[in-house]
Amino acid sequence: MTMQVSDISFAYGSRTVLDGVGFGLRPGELCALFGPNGTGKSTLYRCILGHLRHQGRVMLDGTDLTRLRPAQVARRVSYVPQQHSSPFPFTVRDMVLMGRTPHLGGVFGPRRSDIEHCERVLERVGLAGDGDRLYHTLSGGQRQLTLIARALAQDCNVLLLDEPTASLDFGNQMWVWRTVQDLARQGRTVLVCTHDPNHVRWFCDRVLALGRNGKLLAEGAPSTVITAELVGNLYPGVGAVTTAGHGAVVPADVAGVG
Ligand SMILES: Nc1ncnc2c1ncn2[C@@H]1O[C@H](COP(=O)(O)OP(=O)(O)OP(=O)(O)O)[C@@H](O)[C@H]1O
Repeated sequence: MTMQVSDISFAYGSRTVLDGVGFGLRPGELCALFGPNGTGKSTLYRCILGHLRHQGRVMLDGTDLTRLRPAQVARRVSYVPQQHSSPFPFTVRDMVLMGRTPHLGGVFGPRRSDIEHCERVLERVGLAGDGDRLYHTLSGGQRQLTLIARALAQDCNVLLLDEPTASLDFGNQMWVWRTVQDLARQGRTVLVCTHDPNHVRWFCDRVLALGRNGKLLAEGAPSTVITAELVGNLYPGVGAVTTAGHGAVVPADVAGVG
């Protein structure tokens, strides 16, 4: 499924956050959204999903997203938010089963196949033994894994993930990146927001770099976009960085070249 985002602009009151952002996403591609804190990455996701009224258009396989009902969008696009707190005492299993909601017909509850699907997903994210626990009692990383499990259970062609590895340990970070890579290889369309330039370079096919002015600064292959120059411009406080050695972004003094 292709997604074409055209000329998105958005302001909170008089404060412009996004200014004419446009890009396309292709099936089979793992694309990163990269940029400093507060540049509007989460806002962009919320605009794409239609949660915020914005200027510009979002087309999904040629159909304007605003023409689709929420349930139709939810059958096509899964979203992993950066943060989520549940006002109700849902169990982990309930949370993951919510991912199946757009696929259920009428007033019927989850089928046996939906429940089995969710159990497999819980096992996949390493929460097989935690299904009966209350979501709000989980650790930050476990909550993040639950939201990822919900998106996997939703089983959509387009995945939008907002900093899905932010609270995860190293092993789970690598697992999430490998999983989203696999989903892209299976033909899904995946946009992942991350703050880690190395993860962009190691795992992604393409990157969109969002600047502090709410415009896209650069777009393309990670090795050509995530350069020492771009990282230095975005994060001047870091000082010089180098991308020498294993394609990693390293502070120049740590690498012994500064
Ligand atoms: N509901 C809101 N009302 C007013 N301003 C908001 C609101 N939500 C976000 N903002 C502001 O909009 C700007 C962009 O926020 P957003 O959360 O989209 O940034 P981000 O790039 O996702 O940041 P981070 O990397 O820190 O998660 C920030 O300055 C933020 O303070």
